[in-house]
Amino acid sequence: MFLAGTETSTLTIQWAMPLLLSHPKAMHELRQEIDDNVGHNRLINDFDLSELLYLRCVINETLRLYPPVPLLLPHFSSQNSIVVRNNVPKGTILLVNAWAMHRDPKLWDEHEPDKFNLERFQTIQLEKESYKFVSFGIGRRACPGAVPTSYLVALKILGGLLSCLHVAFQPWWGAYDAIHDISHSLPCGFSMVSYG
Ligand code: HEM
Repeated sequence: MFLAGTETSTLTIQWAMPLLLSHPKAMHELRQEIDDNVGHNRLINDFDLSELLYLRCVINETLRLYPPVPLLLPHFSSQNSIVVRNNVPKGTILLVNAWAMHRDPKLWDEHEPDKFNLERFQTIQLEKESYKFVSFGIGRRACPGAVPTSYLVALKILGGLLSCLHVAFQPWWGAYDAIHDISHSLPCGFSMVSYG
């Protein structure tokens, strides 16, 4: 429970930060949203989260591109089943490739499913399209931390981090732009290096 809750949330934030650094427009919008809703004199708290819709899109798009559990957990069929017109005999170990589903051009943007695009989650109707966004699994064995714990943990830590940086380093926001200048040409995974 401890590992399931901490490692996953940490990984999400570790991917979200370099993605934001490589997408300064998104970083700017997010800062603006936090400025507008939280201001500069306090940290984000639980009550702010329902207002921070852009932050939610950032987390969802990060989880889509980099699901912390890319093959979910192995599932074992206790009886003969049919999954999407496929026969799954009793005793089969089934792995779900969330990584591939999240980047499937048929499910997402036909041309650029690998692109960090926050508009996807601004328009998506998750209650109808939840089958294609499976970072927490689906069904009886889905992540019990998904709603609300882990989701809010990830939201809160990222929001808190940004807000904290904002309060403490207000005069230094220019550093973000400098970091972006250094890192924008590097693949996403590497941009963290120049930040550290
Ligand atoms: C970003 C955060 C998290 C992500 C992406 C995540 C993802 C997942 C995934 C994919 C599974 C397997 C689901 C399946 O195979 O169908 C899972 C299971 C599980 N998760 Fe999470 N998780 C997160 C946070 C948490 C938190 C905060 C907790 C607890 C406080 C937690 C506790 C568990 C437990 C106990 C299971 C096993 C459930 C079972 O087998 O019935 N997770 N999680």
